[in-house]
Amino acid sequence: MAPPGKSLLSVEDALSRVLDGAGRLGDEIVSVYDALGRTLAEPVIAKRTQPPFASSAMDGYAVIAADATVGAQLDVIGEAAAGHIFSGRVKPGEAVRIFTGGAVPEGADSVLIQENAVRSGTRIHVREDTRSGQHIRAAGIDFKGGDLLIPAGTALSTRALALAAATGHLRLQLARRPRVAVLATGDELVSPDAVPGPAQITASNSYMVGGVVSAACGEVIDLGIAPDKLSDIQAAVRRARKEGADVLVTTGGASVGEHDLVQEAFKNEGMKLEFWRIAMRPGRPIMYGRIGDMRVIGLPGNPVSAYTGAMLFVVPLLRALQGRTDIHHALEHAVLGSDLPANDWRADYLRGTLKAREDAAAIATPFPRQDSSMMRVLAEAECLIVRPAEEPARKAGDPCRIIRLGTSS
Ligand SMILES: Nc1nc2c(c(=O)[nH]1)N[C@H]1C(S)=C(S)[C@@H](COP(=O)(O)OP(=O)(O)OC[C@H]3O[C@@H](n4cnc5c(N)ncnc54)[C@H](O)[C@@H]3O)O[C@H]1N2
Ligand code: MOO
Repeated sequence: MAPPGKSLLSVEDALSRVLDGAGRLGDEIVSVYDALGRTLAEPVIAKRTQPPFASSAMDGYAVIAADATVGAQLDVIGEAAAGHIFSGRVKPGEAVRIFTGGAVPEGADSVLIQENAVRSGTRIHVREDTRSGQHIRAAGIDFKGGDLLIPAGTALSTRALALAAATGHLRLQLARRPRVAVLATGDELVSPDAVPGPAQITASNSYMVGGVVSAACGEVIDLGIAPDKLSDIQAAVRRARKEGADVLVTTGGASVGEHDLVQEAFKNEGMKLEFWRIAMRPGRPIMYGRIGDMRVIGLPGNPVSAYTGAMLFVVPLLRALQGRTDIHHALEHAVLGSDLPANDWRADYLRGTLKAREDAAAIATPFPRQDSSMMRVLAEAECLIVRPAEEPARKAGDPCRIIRLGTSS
């Protein structure tokens, strides 16, 4: 007999169903100061050429290379500091004092660095030859007006923001942030500022899911905690819709026990179920569907299962809903730091540490205990080691694939 659930949906199939029809939700204009990590809806086209003029890369003297040879004496006829044009022309036997960023005056074709010149009064003595073009940045070497600098669908880095600003774009046309309602479910849950009673535990999943959502530039609507009661869960679903949520993410109540009511509550609110249960560990009882226009993702309650589900499904979905061109996590190469037994029929996402190795392949070592309730191991993890279903046993040193985890994940 096949193991129970062996026919479950693969992670890849589940993800393609979640992403089905997911595209940019709308646009808005945003200041570059608020645009970090957000996705461009319109490309950034250079309004200007950079640098706008040939400029000096060093402090020194603008000269004619053929003329400024070792031993030559040149008259310093003026100065071209950054922001100030020297409007004359450099002729043989002449030099113009120039500073980094200064516009190279007409006639000059090279910059003699000041370390290679001895100045006395208004003359310099040349101590080294220069080459034509040396220490000069030609106009437009960075970019030219009309160039496509950043394509639509790019998530903006701090460097991309500076590039946009450098060409006069202080307000950018961005994808609007998806609104994501986050709901914890469970009778046993109390908020972290309350003291748990007998059989109660502190609810923490929403902070993690909310963090994952914020890092993916979603807007979090915190729906708090609903007890294991259909009417409460359904009321929360209705609130999510009223608040205009594009996505509702729940944690808990996703499994098969009598108190696992999330699916029934979703169905009572009109959910069209796309799938429930995936061949992955942790995170098997993940469910996905739609209630009207709102996408609903029911994650399991175990913190590690909720996290893995949020990373694998919520993050790509939010990227797709912002029209990002790169929606998938990078699967980096690494080598295993310890042996692993053969995997079963569920794709496995092992929490691990990362250590640099001299030959550039990182060493990914799984924590010895992989229980899906263990938050401390999760917080200490630097990567998820991704093991395909049915992967044979592996030895330390064997190649593996990882999803790197950072401070914003
Ligand atoms: N008979 C079976 N039992 C279970 C199965 C199964 O297939 N058959 N699946 C197991 C798997 S796999 C998982 S994962 C869990 C997920 O179950 P639920 O989604 O129903 O999760 P809960 O029972 O509500 O909670 C599990 C665990 O997590 C704690 N929790 C819940 N919410 C939070 C929160 N917001 N913050 C922190 N911790 C939370 C909860 O107290 C439980 O300890 O089911 C297995 N069972
Ligand atoms: O899939 Mo559950 O997520 O094993 O712990």
